[in-house]
Amino acid sequence: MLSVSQLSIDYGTNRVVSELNLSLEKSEILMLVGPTGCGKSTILQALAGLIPITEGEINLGKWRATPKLTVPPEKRSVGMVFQDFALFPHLTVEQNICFRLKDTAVADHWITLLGLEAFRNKKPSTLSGGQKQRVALARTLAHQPDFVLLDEPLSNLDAALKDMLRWDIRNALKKAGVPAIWVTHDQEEALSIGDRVGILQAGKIQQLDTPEHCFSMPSNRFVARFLGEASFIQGQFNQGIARTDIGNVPAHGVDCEHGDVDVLLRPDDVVLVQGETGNNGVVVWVRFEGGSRLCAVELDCKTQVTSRVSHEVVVNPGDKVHVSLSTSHPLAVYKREQ
Ligand SMILES: Nc1ncnc2c1ncn2[C@@H]1O[C@H](COP(=O)(O)OP(=O)(O)OP(=O)(O)O)[C@@H](O)[C@H]1O
Repeated sequence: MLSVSQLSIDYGTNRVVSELNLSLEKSEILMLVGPTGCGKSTILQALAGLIPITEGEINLGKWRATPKLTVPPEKRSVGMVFQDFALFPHLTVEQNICFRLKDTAVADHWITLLGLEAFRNKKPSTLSGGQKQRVALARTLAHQPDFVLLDEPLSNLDAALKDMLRWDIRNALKKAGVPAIWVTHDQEEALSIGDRVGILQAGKIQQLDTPEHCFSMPSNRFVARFLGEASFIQGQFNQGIARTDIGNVPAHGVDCEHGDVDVLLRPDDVVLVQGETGNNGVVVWVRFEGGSRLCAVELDCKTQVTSRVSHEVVVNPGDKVHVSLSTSHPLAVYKREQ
């Protein structure tokens, strides 16, 4: 098990990671997300032993690193996958994967599993970005690391390729049975691929939990907004029910037990209906998403909420609509901001 406790990292006098605590079970994939410059890559580099740590401890059982007790990268049994693939251009796919490998039979296993058989004797320059990343992953896993760090492995690839490859990478990591920390800029990727998600802001973990919990019960408004479309409506919260101008819903207090609150609304919690009477809002903007449309509605009470409707529903800015809340799951509520 990889465990990190009270890890802080400074660049000079600048603290970029503060008091990070996490532990990874066998086969667990932790997705690390956060705004640019929040310290994601710095954490990976510290875990790999590429930069010194200022405080705390990284412990894999086999080794333990502290500010005074350094463990070089080659002794950490860590596999790294980067966005730029880092393959040797003069070696073939097979030679890249087998580089410094004692047991080349393991390489065959990953060549087959990652669909690289046909490219075995090709040089990296003749491969697509997605194929190169498969080679990089096969090389990493063939070395049987104790944990894997992935730094935006899909960021150089186009959207269609990303979607397939992220699942192939996840499946390969699960087959290898190694824990992994995967840094991404893509919130959707984090929520769909991760067993757990860690959301960082300015070097501090804001929440580390299952994707479902982070999305539906964010620890604060920053996490709520970072993980997806979020709007807030004022309400009164009492005995597990939040009462708002557009309906009463089951609710859970994140930072309060009752009183004046802001209720977190995801677009799927808000039902939008076009009708002649009973309208309570005006459509401000509409974004076509393919199978659906995301609509922002300014309510009569002057709050703006978003709702997702089927692509078959044609809505236009300026349309008068009726919106209400419909959820059976509790919505997150936060103490009202003054
Ligand atoms: N070698 C360095 N020397 C000094 N400061 C650095 C160094 N590397 C990174 N930083 C700073 O540390 C902070 C964290 O950087 P880091 O690259 O870890 O962020 P990140 O979350 O990975 O960002 P991005 O999403 O843009 O890749 C930033 O403010 C960055 O400017």
